[in-house]
Amino acid sequence: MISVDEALARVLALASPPRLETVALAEAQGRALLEPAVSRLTQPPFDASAMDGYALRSADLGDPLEVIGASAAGHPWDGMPRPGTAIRIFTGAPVPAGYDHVELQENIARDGDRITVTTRSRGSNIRPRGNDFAEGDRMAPGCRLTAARIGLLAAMNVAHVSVARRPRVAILAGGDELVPPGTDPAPGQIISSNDLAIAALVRDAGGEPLILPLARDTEASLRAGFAAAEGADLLVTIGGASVGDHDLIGRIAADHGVEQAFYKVALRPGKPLMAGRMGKAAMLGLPGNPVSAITCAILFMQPLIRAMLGLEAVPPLQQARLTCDLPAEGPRQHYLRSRLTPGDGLPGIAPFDDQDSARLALMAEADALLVRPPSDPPRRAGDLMAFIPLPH
Ligand SMILES: Nc1nc2c(c(=O)[nH]1)N[C@H]1C(S)=C(S)[C@@H](COP(=O)(O)OP(=O)(O)OC[C@H]3O[C@@H](n4cnc5c(N)ncnc54)[C@H](O)[C@@H]3O)O[C@H]1N2
Ligand code: MOO
Repeated sequence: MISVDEALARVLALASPPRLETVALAEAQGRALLEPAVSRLTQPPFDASAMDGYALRSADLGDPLEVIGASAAGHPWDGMPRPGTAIRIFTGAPVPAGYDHVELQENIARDGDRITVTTRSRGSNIRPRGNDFAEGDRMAPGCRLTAARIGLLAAMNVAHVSVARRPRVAILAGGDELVPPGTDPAPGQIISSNDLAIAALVRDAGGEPLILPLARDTEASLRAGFAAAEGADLLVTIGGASVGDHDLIGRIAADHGVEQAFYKVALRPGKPLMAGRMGKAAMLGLPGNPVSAITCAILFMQPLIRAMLGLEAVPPLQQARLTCDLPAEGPRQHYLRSRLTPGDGLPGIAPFDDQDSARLALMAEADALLVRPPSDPPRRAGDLMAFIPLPH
């Protein structure tokens, strides 16, 4: 058995380098920008009013002024400026040359075409041309395309960006007991849940899942599943990874030329985890117990997908304070399904009493996976502990 860190390093070494594609901004969310994006515009493109009010000359502020025109967003005023005058103006409209101050309409007394400033605001209420960004400004590659960055690129008139193609992830769940959701299970059968949960985790990490038909516990069925994964960047199998008579994944993988990077990790839940290279693709064999499958997918599959996308593979662990005592740990690194509570500064964390790796209902309720290293000594309430937040 190898350590979790060693297993993670070997999994990440299976990542194919990001494959560049050019996509419309609407397709880019959550992906890494892989080539610099260069602004084609200056923003704002003109000195713009920040308020609804009147543009005037600050030298004229004490005097009654004559309103000689209007400038609205999309409808600039193109008259000749003169001392002693003001221009009705609206937020986002170009401030006509010759005027250097916008006064809020709340601070104006108006009588016909005459206005007087009753209160003077402190600033000019003008956003100078280019105060947000300028033509030629670059967004550096490597950053994740968040909502604000997508908005910024759109404002820069960059309609397409270079990102990594979403890794195609084939998901192969197997077992004679499994039938799809929405069907009536016969005696001895259960509903297959892992494939859908893992597909959701693939999508969360930025990959494109393809759920293959459920495999039976026969070599022929599993071989057909492996063949159907042709063309995927990653094949994720679920179940059949352990030592039972029907656990065939290791053998089928070897027959398909999988060069095994490892099998078995000092990890709880998820000891029977395997990974390897299968031609140009990577292969990850997750254990069948639903909590083990989800935990291993969070620990290994999602980092692998993020690495293929050029994103930060492993988000940093977070810290919380234990709210209960815990006994010493065994030799495997343990990820305990836990509840977070608001704390003074750091949150509080308490693992559930039951850590059965088949109890999906508890996994669904958990806020976090508390991380306990191998042979962690007994812990006391108040101790600082690391955790992985679970999506809500
Ligand atoms: N003698 C030993 N037995 C087991 C060991 C061991 O070391 N020695 N390891 C245990 C551990 S730990 C795990 S985890 C499981 C994993 O085994 P497999 O990967 O071979 O998984 P299966 O046997 O196929 O299934 C386990 C369990 O999960 C259910 N399952 C499987 N696939 C799905 C699915 N798609 N949706 C819902 N549920 C699924 C399956 O019905 C089983 O109940 O092995 C232990 N045994
Ligand atoms: O390690 Mo297994 O993954 O507990 O259920």
